[in-house]
This record gives sequence, structure tokens and C-alpha cells, in this order.
Amino acid sequence: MHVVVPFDARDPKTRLAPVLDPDERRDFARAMLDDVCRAVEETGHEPTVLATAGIDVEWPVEVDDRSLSEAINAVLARRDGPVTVVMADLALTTPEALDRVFEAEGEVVLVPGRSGGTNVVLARHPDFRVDYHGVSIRDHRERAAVAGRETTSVDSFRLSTDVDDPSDLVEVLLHSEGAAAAWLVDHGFDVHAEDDGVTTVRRD
Ligand SMILES: Nc1nc2c(ncn2[C@@H]2O[C@H](COP(=O)(O)OP(=O)(O)OP(=O)(O)O)[C@@H](O)[C@H]2O)c(=O)[nH]1
Ligand SMILES: C[C@H](OP(=O)(O)O)C(=O)O
Repeated sequence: MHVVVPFDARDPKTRLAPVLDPDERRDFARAMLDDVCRAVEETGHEPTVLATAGIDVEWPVEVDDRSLSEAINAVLARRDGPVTVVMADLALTTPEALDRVFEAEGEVVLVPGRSGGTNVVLARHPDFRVDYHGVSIRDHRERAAVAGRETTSVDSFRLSTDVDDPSDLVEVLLHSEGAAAAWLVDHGFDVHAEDDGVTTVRRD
């Protein structure tokens, strides 16, 4: 299985700017990338990082500075067999969660992200192409349906939890033991219960 992990190496995780400065966002994004790639590796597949610029990681890196969808579609167009795309911000990923995707049947297997995104795509049909951003889960289902492809959804808390906004950091602290969670702890983040919900605080 060809497993691609797309990564914005230049200015990642801009939505975390309220709580992390640019260097911290890069470091935290890299920690999440490491967690995702390691989980992929533990399933027995080697991840390829599809990055917007050269980066130094333990896994093969392909550099493509086109938009996310263009870069992924170029991979889908040139590969013969099935391709899985796993987003690099799935800090709660485990090998077991990924195995559920690899074992799911269907020509197109999708894991929805919260708020309309598509966190994992397994494309077994050679004609399937992605269209990320906006309500991409709806767009991907519609594309598959129009083409008469069978779509399977995998319901996974771990894989549906992408880390986009500051409120998502609670999930990393509570449910991950990987590099991203360790990075947050090292940088003073902690879970904090308030009257109106659970959030994070950052201590000096
Ligand atoms: N190769 C590639 N990967 C991208 C690109 N844009 C985003 N990604 C990656 O695609 C995944 C999902 O993207 P987003 O959730 O929007 O992440 P992001 O762009 O780092 O975050 P924001 O700046 O907050 O939107 C993450 O793994 C990103 O690193 C791109 O233009 N090219
Ligand atoms: C790339 C995008 O990610 P989100 O912005 O939803 O996290 C999507 O899944 O379409």
C-alpha cells in the first residue's frame, strides 16, 4: 500500500496562531507528523511525506509545492495500485485505527474529519481524485457517487480528530502519548476544567 502523508512545511497550523508562535507551530506540526508516520510504519507500511518544501524526517520525502489537492492528485494519477492519504495533523492516530481503514472494503474509503474535512482517503479505484478544503467529505462522497464508485466510511474518534484549532489541543493531551502530546506538556500546556467546559491552560 502506498501511504502518503501531506505536510505543509512552510507555515503549518496557522489556526493555532492564537496559542503558538510561528516556530512553535512548525515544531508542533513536526511532532504530529512524526506521530502519524510512526503509526503508519507500525502497521507495516512505509509512509511517504508529501511536503511543500524539503524537510529532514526519518521517512522518504517527496517535495511538491503545488496546492494540496493538486499534489495528491498527481500521486493518484501516477500510481498503479491503491493509495492511502493520511493527514499529518492526526495526533491521536494509532496503528490499530489505521488498520481499520486498510481492512475496510470499498473502492473509496473515507474517514471524515470534524467540521467537514476528510482526514483519511483510501483510493482503490484508479480514477478517484481528491478535492480538499471546504466541505471536502461531502464533495468526496458526491464525486464517488457520480462516478458510481462504492464509498465506505470509517467511524473513528482517533482518526476524525484532526488538530486544527486551539480547542483541539485538549484531545491531544487527553488521548495521545506521542511526540505531539509530549511537546505540549514540555511547553507548559495542561488540561483545565472550567464551568463552561474543558480547555487548555499554558503555564510559564
Ligand atoms: N503537501 C501539502 N500539504 C498540505 C498543504 N496544505 C496543507 N497540507 C497538509 O494537509 C493536512 C491538512 O491541512 P490543514 O488541516 O489545513 O493543515 P494546515 O494547512 O497546516 O493548517 P492551517 O494553516 O491551520 O489551515 C496537514 O497535514 C497539512 O500539513 C499543501 O499545500 N501541500
Ligand atoms: C484539508 C482540509 O482539512 P481541514 O481544513 O478540514 O482540517 C480537508 O480535509 O478538506
